[in-house]
Amino acid sequence: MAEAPPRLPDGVAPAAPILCNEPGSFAWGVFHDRHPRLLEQLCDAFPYDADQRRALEALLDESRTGSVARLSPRAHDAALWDAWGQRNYGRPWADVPFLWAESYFYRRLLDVVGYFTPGPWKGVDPFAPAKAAELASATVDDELAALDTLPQLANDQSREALLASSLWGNRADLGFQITADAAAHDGVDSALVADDRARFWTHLAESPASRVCLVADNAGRELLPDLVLIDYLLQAGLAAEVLLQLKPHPYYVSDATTADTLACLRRLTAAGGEAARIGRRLWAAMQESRLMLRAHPFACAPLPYADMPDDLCQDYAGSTVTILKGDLNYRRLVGDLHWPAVTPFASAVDYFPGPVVTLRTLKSEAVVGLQPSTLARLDADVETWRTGGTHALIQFRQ
Ligand SMILES: O=P(O)(O)OC[C@H]1O[C@](O)(CO)[C@@H](O)[C@@H]1O
Repeated sequence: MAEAPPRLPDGVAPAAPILCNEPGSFAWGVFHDRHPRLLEQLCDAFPYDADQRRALEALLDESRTGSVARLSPRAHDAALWDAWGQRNYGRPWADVPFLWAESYFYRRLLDVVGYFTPGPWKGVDPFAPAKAAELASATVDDELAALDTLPQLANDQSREALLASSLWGNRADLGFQITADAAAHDGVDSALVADDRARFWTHLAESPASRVCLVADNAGRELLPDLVLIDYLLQAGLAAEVLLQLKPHPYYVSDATTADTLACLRRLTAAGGEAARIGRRLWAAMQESRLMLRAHPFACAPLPYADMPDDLCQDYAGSTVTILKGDLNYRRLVGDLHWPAVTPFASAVDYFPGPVVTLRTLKSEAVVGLQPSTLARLDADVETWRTGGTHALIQFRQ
């Protein structure tokens, strides 16, 4: 399945997949700069034994200079990964698509630390310490306290504030922060490079309230504002029910699992004030099945959404809109290809089975849907606009 030519509408030229074989490229840096630091952080956070540390080192070496080895045939998901990666095993990591390679790196990492193996490390999330520290932080206290101003805002002010929080919450991504320049986060002139929010709100307002699907990205400081947005959609009658899609296991450092979602709900309810009211409403919405969780294996697949299985296709086709959060979901939506950035968004996502809106801060190279003038200005003014997390987009297709 991997590397099947992307399905493109008439008139849209195929673009090549992004690989990680070009020294100095963003994708190359993920394997050569970010992953070594990530593994150092893990070894600081856990007393892994010598075998585990050797295996981590071996994974790093293999992924930087070696060929892609298969999962053990005893792995519970060996058959899935055989299907997802048959063209890639035995090839140099650098020559397989970046989207596939980065995802497989996280799957192999879980193997090395024993996450799936019967034994004492089974089920121990290697990213839990970082996620827990973020959730307990004073920054989160402040962000939750700020919710107390919400009831004083007019409806259109609240909805814009909540959409913006969910969008920019995507910048608080623990994996990205491993190598992101702190200066790139603070005090910069953050900007939207595409902004379809008016069309998104109009679509929601004009659709009979039914199901909205939100495909989550990171836990903690991103998932909290996502949950607040979900509460708003339910309260405002813009959604009768919400399907929240999560990861079935730890992934890309801070991606949200069910356990992370429950931790966020508890954080909200324990905060007092408006945050607690929101948390209690969401708790009740879950009990009444108006907020439903899903953790489909495809959420951690190394593939573009164009290859989604039928049951997910039905989820999206049956929703008023699917809200796709974050950079990786965007890469999967458009196929992580070297698109000309002015390719119309609607053409690139033509295959998607229902209305879709993407809320993403830009942390990697793939992008479509820009106006030529916007692209020219960004290329002239900001060297790292595609990858620095300083820019964001809201793109909608009905
Ligand atoms: O959490 P997000 O927004 O999906 O970001 C994940 C992104 O982080 C990276 O792992 C490194 O920036 C990208 O390769 C990936 O797309």
